[in-house]
Amino acid sequence: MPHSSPAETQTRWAARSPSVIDGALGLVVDHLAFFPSIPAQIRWAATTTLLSSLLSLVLFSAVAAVISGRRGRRTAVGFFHPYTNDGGGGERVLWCFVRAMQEEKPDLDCAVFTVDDASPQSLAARGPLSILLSRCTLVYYTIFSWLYGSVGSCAHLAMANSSWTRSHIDCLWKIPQLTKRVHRHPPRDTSSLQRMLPLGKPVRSPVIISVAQFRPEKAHSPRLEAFAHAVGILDQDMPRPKLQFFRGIVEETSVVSGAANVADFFPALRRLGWHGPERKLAWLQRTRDALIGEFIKRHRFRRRRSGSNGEAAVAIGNGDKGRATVIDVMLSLQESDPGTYTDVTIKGLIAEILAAGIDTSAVTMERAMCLLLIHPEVLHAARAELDAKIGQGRMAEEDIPNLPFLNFIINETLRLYPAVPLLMPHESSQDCTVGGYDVPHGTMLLANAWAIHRDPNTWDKPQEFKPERFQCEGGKEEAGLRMLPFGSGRRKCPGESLAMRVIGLALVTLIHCSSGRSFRGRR
Ligand code: HEM
Repeated sequence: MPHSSPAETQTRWAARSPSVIDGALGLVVDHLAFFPSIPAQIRWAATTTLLSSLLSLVLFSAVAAVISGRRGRRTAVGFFHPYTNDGGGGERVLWCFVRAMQEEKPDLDCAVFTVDDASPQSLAARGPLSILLSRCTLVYYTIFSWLYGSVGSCAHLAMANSSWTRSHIDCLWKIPQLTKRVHRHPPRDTSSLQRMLPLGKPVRSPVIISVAQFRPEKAHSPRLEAFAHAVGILDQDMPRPKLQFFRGIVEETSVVSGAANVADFFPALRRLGWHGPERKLAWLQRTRDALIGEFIKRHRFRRRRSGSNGEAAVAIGNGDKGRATVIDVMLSLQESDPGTYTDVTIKGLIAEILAAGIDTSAVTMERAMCLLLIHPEVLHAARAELDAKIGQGRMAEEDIPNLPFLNFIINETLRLYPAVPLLMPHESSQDCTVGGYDVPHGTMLLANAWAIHRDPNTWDKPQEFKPERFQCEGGKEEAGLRMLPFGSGRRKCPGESLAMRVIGLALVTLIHCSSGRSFRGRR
């Protein structure tokens, strides 16, 4: 066999195949060509064998690495749960489940995919303490679902706003023929539902437990529409069913926010999962926000439908021309200044008015009326003032400031029964000394308005109801810090003048209507 020179071999290889592998083979063969004693075919075979062995080795190592990597890899399970902060049943089931899986299969990685601001630490802290507790929770849920199903199965009508809700109602309540689906988004069609309402038939004592699913923050509009329709078709002489909803939230909020939180005294309890009233408060706040959001949506929808804008739109209340609601006013301000009056701001303002203004004003009216009824001479004097300054059959808001005695009555009521007896908790911003007591920075401070208003050192006969004392003392302003039913300083109640007007208006109406009968000595 003739020996070929390196140059010849190179040319032959290059002519045969221009690929990279061929090029590499050609290079090796070129080097082997320096051993002219070895025949070219043997050199070629040896080279091919060597390179293919090397290639197989590389491939084998790669496959082995992938297989061993897969073997060593931990299995992961993902949970898709959009909101983990809701604190509702769904979230609790999720935590129980995650915890139970971690206990049973420690090698399993659990990943929770959520869109809220939860961190891995906060998520981990929310799980139940142990597998035992998880099981207890599951038992609790089993019993709860059974009870929930038994109560639900008695419903005359159930309505669901999603297929998910419908299927869970079907599964637990087992009344598919009585379960109706309504659309979640406007325009909602509740007509089929309204035709179905069994309350149209004479029922002796209609009781509406709920016409929505048991989480009240959801789907208020259809619920309220259905309720309004139900009430509308009842006979006049039937007892009126009540849907106590917002009022319930306000009341519950004031009870829960006033309750002591054990975790404030034993912070370690937080680490053990104890959050006391915080979760309840968060839930109440979300419920309230959802309801106010719904009010805003409805007002906006009405305004758009009536085609009003700007100033004119203010005059559109609940269909009442000339009577704008606070939300109407705010929505019209939003049109002119959207940056300031965002939906969140409007919601916050409405929530403040409702939460801070309802109970305080209502309780003061109630007490003022009670005091008037057990002090007929004061009621008589109040009526004489009204007759002299306003007369019967007329009452305008502007008249309130011109009724000094009426304002004395309200002030004296607030003195004896301040609606917020300990004001709101404040915190000292620096070390200070008050009345000889050292108050360190960061101390929670409660001002006892009740005790201040009844201090015998500063008030004459403090336990007695004497509205005229404010006349002698030059009104509430002159009483200074002896009289602080609305607090003092820059965190003073901003609703004071509104409250005085609203309470005044209500009292004037009640005094006008009262028969003048004395309730003295009766409880
Ligand atoms: C008789 C009726 C009312 C009474 C006795 C009352 C009393 C109070 C008191 C004692 C405070 C705490 C002040 C402080 O921290 O020193 C307060 C705060 C507040 N009140 Fe009133 N209030 C009444 C009506 C209203 C009304 C009708 C509104 C709203 C329309 C309202 C809105 C507020 C708000 C928003 C705060 C919080 C102020 C802040 O923290 O800066 N209040 N109120």
